[in-house]
Amino acid sequence: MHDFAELLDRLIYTRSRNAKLKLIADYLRAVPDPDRGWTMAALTGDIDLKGVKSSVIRAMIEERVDPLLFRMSRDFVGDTAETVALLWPEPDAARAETLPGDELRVAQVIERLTGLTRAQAPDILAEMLDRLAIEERFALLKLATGGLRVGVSARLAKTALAQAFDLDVDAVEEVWHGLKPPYLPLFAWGEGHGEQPTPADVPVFRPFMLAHPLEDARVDLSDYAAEWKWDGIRVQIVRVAGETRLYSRAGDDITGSFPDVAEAFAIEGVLDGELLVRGEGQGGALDDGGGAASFNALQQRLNRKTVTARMLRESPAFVRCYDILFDGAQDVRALRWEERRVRLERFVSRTGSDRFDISSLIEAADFDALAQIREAAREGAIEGVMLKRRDSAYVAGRRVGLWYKWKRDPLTADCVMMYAQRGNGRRSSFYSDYTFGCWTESGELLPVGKAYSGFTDEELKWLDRFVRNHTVDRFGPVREVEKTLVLEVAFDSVHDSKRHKSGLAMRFPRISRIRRDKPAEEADRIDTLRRMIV
Ligand SMILES: Nc1ncnc2c1ncn2[C@@H]1O[C@H](COP(=O)(O)OP(=O)(O)OP(=O)(O)O)[C@@H](O)[C@H]1O
Repeated sequence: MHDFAELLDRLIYTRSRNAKLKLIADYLRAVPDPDRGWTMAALTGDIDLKGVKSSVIRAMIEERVDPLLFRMSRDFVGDTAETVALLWPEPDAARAETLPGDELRVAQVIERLTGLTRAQAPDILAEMLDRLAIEERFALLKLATGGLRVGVSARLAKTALAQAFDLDVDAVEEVWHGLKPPYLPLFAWGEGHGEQPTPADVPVFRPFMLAHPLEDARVDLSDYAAEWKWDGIRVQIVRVAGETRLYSRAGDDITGSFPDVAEAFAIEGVLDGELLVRGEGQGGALDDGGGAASFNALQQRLNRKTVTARMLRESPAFVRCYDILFDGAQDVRALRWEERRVRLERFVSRTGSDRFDISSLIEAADFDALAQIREAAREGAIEGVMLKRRDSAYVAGRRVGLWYKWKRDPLTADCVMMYAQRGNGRRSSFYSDYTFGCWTESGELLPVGKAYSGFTDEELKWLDRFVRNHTVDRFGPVREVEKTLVLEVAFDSVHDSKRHKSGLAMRFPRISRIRRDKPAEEADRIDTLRRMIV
């Protein structure tokens, strides 16, 4: 555990991406299997550490640490895991006798934590804490409480691994999903005494091609094809050796939530597209391939572990396909977009199922005409326009100049601030999360959303002061404020929701302006928002 604890400690105090990469790469070269593989699993979040509940930690503390001392120190240290690590007493001689003498390795620690039940947790954690030095205890408790929080993303960890062994990061990404921790074949390949692991006979995820925002740029439509940006969820459909799997944007396997789509996909290959549901009464709203319901309808299906027969009947899912990565067993990612598009059309028509259609191309004479078409599109399932370079290969990640997303201008409404809460982390001393409302017909203010972004640091200070000086009541951490401040809120769409008393909720709300000039009575009415539902 020593090297692992030292790595975490250094990562916490390192800001620079390059320095982080080097720390992890050096570690991976120096530490043997299977420890380095388990460390990668911890850094990438590839293991299911359930997270030991704080009640378990509290019970352990009561047995071994003075509770009063713990409470005082916790306020000072600010982190439960760190406080326990600091205060954990050395085992007494009798206890020390019962402990195994050998060093506890990170692989053992993680393996034991992944199988941990609630009842076993206090004894097993106490035994491990007794065997570790102080910095290592901190590392153990971070693992046990389910979050390393050392500022390393899965992608950064994989990039470090690629650098450590001089591999291509996208190749690492690709084999990664076919392997399980501690990824022994991957390290063997990296060190040159093993073949590149092949994902050919398992339906694995391939990293998605992503887009840059278009911002104020213009493109020439003879170089770029335009498509609608559908407001669903990104999906990769993979079929190999008679097995179909669906993967989300993050590479999670979501086949279980969409069995209707998976069952309908019977041809070998890998497609990229947007998962949508057909909403009631929305069929035919668009003239290409039938209508799609807005994101809200899709969300009903997204978060369910088990899908009921009723959901399958009322909200059938389908995929609007926009790219092809494998045509049968043939990898077509290196082909130009135009050629892939021809293959895609052929592939989709061969599926013979209405669960798959093609994201049609937008015909526009030139860029200005496209801009007009984009502004006029108000269908719920359309979020804007995508622009794709006609001659580009399918490459993982975000590359300048290949794919652009050009979202529709956001909607805005003038709302009145109602409640405020403190933020997290750097913002924990500021009232930075605001709930705001709009007026009903009868002059009552009802909440319609909550936002905590869109303002500058200066504005945040101003808003924080406003909250503190205009508090009328407090409920735990929440302050109710005088209903006088108008906030202009930008949002992507609005939909029916039970979350707020107003019956409405906004998608991606952010504060676009503080309207000190506008009297609260003149803020928008709920009816006005309701009319924006598509
Ligand atoms: N026709 C389309 N072609 C490509 N992507 C599309 C299309 N329609 C909708 N999308 C969605 O747009 C996203 C493109 O933006 P980006 O690559 O930046 O991903 P993102 O980070 O998920 O973006 P966002 O949150 O803006 O949708 C894709 O991930 C995909 O889900």
